[in-house]
Amino acid sequence: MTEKFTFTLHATDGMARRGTVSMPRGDIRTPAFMPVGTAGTVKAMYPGQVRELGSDIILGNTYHLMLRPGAERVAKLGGLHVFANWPHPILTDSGGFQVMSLAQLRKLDENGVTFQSHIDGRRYELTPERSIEIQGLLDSDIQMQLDECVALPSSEAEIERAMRLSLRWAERSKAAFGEQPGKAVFGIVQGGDVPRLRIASAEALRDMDFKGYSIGGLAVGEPQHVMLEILSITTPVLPAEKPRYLMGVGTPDDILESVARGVDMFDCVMPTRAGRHGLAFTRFGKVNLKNARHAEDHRPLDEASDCPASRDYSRAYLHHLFKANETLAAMLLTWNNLAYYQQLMAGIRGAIDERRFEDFRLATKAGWARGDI
Ligand SMILES: CCCSCc1cc(N)cc2c(=O)[nH]c(N)nc12
Repeated sequence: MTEKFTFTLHATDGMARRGTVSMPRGDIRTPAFMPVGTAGTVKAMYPGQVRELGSDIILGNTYHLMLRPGAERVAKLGGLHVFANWPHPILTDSGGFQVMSLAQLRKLDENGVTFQSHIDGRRYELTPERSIEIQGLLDSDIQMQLDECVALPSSEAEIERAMRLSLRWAERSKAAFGEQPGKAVFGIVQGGDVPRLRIASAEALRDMDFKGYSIGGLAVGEPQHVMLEILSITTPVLPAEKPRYLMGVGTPDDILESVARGVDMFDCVMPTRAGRHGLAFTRFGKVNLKNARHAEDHRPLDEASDCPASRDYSRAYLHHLFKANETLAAMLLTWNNLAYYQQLMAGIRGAIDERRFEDFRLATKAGWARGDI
């Protein structure tokens, strides 16, 4: 058990990296997928199930938790790990991204963002200092600086304004975080789809000596090739000895291609949200169980899977559950999808360990291309 936050790089295969992030609440095997537990729960899953599937860390959301039940209340109840019964590492976002996408009547200026809650209309202010304070009240292990993420496409001037504001907020976030040996605050690279701005942001954050680096401002509507081009420009500028977290990404293919460009950590609502809407991720691609073709299909979703969604039920039954809008539908497919994502990550880690990542990448994509039988 370590009292400090450290990152150890065990192996590389091309730009793909195999590492371990160690902190007092446990280790994170990288490349890692982090299930999103927005309001303190990975929807439709028990924490123990999430853990058994191979998740070393989950995400929580400052924006949602500050509005309900409130950061001070979570602190009074022992912090997010006790409150949500997840004794392992938790990463929290800083809230600014969610304010811009969810809150009403929001105003952003040099000091931070003010907004009205989408729940009850109350007014709040989120500054770099208050965001770090809230993440501390949640007892978050890996905290994010407050940043401003602009949607793409945007003008170069707008992207540069937001990137430079985010750099000033990075300084303030890091100062507010101070020295907390077993925890970390990450700087967030911004700069949209403009190479010179991405490089400037990454260089400036590198010089601020964060314990880890997030790559933000992507997975905001741009084509995959743009995201991958930006990654290829950005990761080489970041320190090799620090973890790199690509925010909000992504599909299994996004993850494979981003690992190949030097990314270590991922989060995305895709497996959990898609599962609740009937979309299954499998080794042979995506399967939409709401499709009528499954109505009388007695076969399992994937005969090679030991997940209850395949082990215990037919496609016809899963189809029925979704048509009937039954709660069990969301539970089973969320389980399947998280199981698939964590099996993919374990496969990626093993392939890098054995220096066969490129073969693994091509074979995995070929399996998806074969499609559903
Ligand atoms: C719980 C959700 C974590 S990731 C949210 C997210 C997702 C995406 N796509 C981009 C950003 C970003 O640029 N900044 C921040 N703070 N967050 C982002």
